[in-house]
Amino acid sequence: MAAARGQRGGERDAPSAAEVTMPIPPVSDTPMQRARAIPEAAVARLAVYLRVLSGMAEQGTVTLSSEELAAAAGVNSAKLRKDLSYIGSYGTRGVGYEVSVLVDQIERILGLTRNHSVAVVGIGNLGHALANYGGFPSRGFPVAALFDVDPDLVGVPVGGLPVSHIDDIPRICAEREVSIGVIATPPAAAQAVCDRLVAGGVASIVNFAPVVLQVPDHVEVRKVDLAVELQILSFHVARRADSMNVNGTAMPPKMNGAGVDGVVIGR
Ligand SMILES: NC(=O)c1ccc[n+]([C@@H]2O[C@H](COP(=O)([O-])OP(=O)(O)OC[C@H]3O[C@@H](n4cnc5c(N)ncnc54)[C@H](O)[C@@H]3O)[C@@H](O)[C@H]2O)c1
Repeated sequence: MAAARGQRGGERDAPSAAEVTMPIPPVSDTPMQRARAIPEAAVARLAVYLRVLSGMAEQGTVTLSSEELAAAAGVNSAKLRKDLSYIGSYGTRGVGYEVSVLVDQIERILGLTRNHSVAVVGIGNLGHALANYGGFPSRGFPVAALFDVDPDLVGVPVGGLPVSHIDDIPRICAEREVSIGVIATPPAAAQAVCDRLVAGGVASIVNFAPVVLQVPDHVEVRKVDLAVELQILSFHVARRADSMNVNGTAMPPKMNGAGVDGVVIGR
């Protein structure tokens, strides 16, 4: 069991909340000081910009304008410029942003200059999909361990990695320096799994199980709930239909792929 359970604001939902306005730090601040002042929703968009920029860098793009990057990321360019100002990146008039410089800056702010090993617990439908997904290692998140309680699964390789028993979570996570734990178990098992991960030194947890986890202060939990995203989409569809009924005209279309706060969903 986790010794000191605080809730540190409990779990943080994946991007959806309104942005908290924080002061834009002066350019002289360190990346760490800057990172503390960035609103949660902007952090999520920075990750989206990074994915877009990395793709562009692979295709040989050297510079690009804020409008081009904004369009590719599915946000408006004013929001993009504001987001990039949080990391002290203002671009050059007439030139735009240098792709490689921007990639470096965002990676530093997001703490991606080193790999973060991931453990997935609960290798059912979701756990199998996560373990087999090749996109994590290439973005700095190698999957280093898989755990389940089912004796039929223990020892079986999934995505090239054998599944270990949950009793070994603390030892294996410590040995393999796992820093992120992904919980994909039924809800009733999630808290005990979380406690084991914390005992193994894991301080960042992504929780797919529909349950609120209690964790010590130093542990960060992100809750992922696709149903919530679907409900948000449903809200927008209903609001658009409402507006059409009232005005007899459609609201202007939202940019493809942009969620409530401009965060791209499902890409
Ligand atoms: N957040 C989302 O958007 C989302 C989407 C799909 C599923 N889920 C949730 O993810 C979880 C997994 O869903 P699924 O469809 O993969 O379920 P599943 O039943 O296919 O798999 C669950 C796995 O957890 C294992 N397990 C059970 N108790 C365990 C324990 N104590 N320790 C370790 N492993 C244990 C089972 O053996 C099984 O392999 C559920 O809680 C589900 O509600 C969330």
